[in-house]
Amino acid sequence: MSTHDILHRLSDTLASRRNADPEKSYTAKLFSEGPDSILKKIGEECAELIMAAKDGKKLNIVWESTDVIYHVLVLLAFYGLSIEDVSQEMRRREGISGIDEKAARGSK
Ligand SMILES: N=c1c2ncn([C@@H]3O[C@H](COP(=O)(O)OP(=O)(O)OP(=O)(O)O)[C@@H](O)[C@H]3O)c2ncn1[C@@H]1O[C@H](COP(=O)(O)O)[C@@H](O)[C@H]1O
Repeated sequence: MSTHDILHRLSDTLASRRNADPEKSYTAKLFSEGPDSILKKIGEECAELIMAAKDGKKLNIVWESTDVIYHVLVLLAFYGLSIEDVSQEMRRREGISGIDEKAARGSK
């Protein structure tokens, strides 16, 4: 399965958890708790990713990155968005250097 496929499948699964039982689905539990709870988890997972990166342990960096990405996908789903919306924005930015984009911003 390609990266594209797994991200889309996961996005679809998360969207399908909208009306699921919070006792049976961790995603549904986060949805039921609301955005503050999802944001708190994103903050925690980002902090864990930073610590893993500081330790330089590749496997831990992969684990923590996966946690961050999963929780960001949950946040997107909470707002009726998905990886497709992020993918569209990535496509829009493709080929535009961050250095050039920042310089263009400064001249406005
Ligand atoms: N990719 C994930 C995924 N990554 C991380 N997690 C959960 O995110 C939580 C991370 O929290 P922590 O590591 O901080 O663990 P914790 O301290 O027990 O968590 P809290 O009690 O503090 O919330 C754990 O419960 C993990 O199991 C995930 N839960 C679900 N998925 C995917 O989402 C799908 C739907 O999951 P459900 O909604 O649970 O059916 C699954 O099939 C998976 O594909």
